[in-house]
Amino acid sequence: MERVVIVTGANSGIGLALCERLLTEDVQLRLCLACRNMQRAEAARAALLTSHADAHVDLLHLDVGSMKSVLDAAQEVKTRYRKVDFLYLNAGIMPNPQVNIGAFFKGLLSRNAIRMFSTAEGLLTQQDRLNADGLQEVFATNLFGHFLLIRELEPLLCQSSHTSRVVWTSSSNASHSAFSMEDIQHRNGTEPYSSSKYASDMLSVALNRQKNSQGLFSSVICPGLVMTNLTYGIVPSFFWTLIMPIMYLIRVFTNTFTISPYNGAEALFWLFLQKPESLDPRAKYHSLTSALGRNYVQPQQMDVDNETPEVLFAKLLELENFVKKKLKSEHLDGDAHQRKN
Ligand SMILES: NC(=O)C1=CN([C@@H]2O[C@H](COP(=O)(O)OP(=O)(O)OC[C@H]3O[C@@H](n4cnc5c(N)ncnc54)[C@H](OP(=O)(O)O)[C@@H]3O)[C@@H](O)[C@H]2O)C=CC1
Ligand SMILES: CC(C)CCC[C@@H](C)[C@H]1CC[C@H]2C3=C(CC[C@]12C)[C@@]1(C)CCC(=O)C[C@@H]1CC3
Repeated sequence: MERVVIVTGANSGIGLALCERLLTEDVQLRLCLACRNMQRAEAARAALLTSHADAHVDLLHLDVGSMKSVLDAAQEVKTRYRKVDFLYLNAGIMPNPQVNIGAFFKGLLSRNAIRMFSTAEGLLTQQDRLNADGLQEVFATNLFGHFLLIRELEPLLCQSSHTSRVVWTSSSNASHSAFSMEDIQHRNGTEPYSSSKYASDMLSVALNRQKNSQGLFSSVICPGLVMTNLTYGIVPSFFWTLIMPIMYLIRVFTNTFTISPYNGAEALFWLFLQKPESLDPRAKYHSLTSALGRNYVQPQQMDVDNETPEVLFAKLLELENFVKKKLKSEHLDGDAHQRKN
């Protein structure tokens, strides 16, 4: 039977590069591009079909930052497919990023310069906002919408007869210190991106603990520093072009500057080829590119303890209940309002 692969945020950057690589590997796949903007999704589909004319590429409307959209999209998936083999949780945002120039120059002269280039630790802050569901937008998009999607698709992902995989596009910028269990949405800080990515690392560990026995396996990757719309939001593309020789020079010292979306998708693609039982549930798989341009994947243990992932999982379940109740009552209010008029 053909394998069903869903990729969120598939219309650009690392997600689109992954789709291209997956179809090159297996043109028989049923590949589903889950995107919030259908025009961009159509364009991505057309681009994929140019190089893989016989491919089966479906489109799914999914705004992973809107809980109603996630529930509707999951319903649609359940009517279209009988199983999901791979669910790539790749959509992500970093709104209003600010680079701390002072910290950058200080870091440049320190012993931690290489680490700073690979993790951006202490360099980046963002300004987040509330979305229409009353959730912090970065948390909702990068983590909670994906959590809800997994929960809704459990009947297709947790089947004892075969294994399914979820793969999180996390980041080396995920940071324990940016995350607080008392403020999982990061309402009060200035590093919502680091916090959401650290939460996804923990959630993956919790999912493995709870769902491996039901045939669901979760993995985490970091694509390295890649030139995409996300990074063009941090520093304009013309500036990246100007400093590209410096970027290639830095690559000699840190192989985390993967730069192209194709290279960045290496770990996502590599995981597609692995047997889930052979993977380490506590590892983050890094896409790396050597100074000579060779792509490879290296696992690194995540900074996650044994208990905290379960606490986060329980908190997310609580929030799921709350959000679903709220959506239901809004729906009933809407119906009552319509009957009145
Ligand atoms: N670039 C980098 O250096 C790194 C990126 N990452 C992660 O890689 C992932 C992919 O990002 P990247 O390719 O770089 O950047 P892009 O901005 O090119 O891709 C992000 C994708 O996510 C989609 N997306 C954003 N918000 C939503 C939403 N609410 N619902 C559905 N789709 C959404 C975007 O759609 P649209 O076109 O409509 O905006 C786009 O397709 C992200 O999770 C990011 O955090 C991690 C480490 C480094
Ligand atoms: C001379 C140049 C290379 C100067 C660039 C400085 C910074 C803008 C970048 C240094 C490390 C980068 C980095 C990211 C963004 C751009 C930097 C801060 C990310 C945070 C992008 C998104 C991620 O998920 C991880 C990246 C880590 C490294």
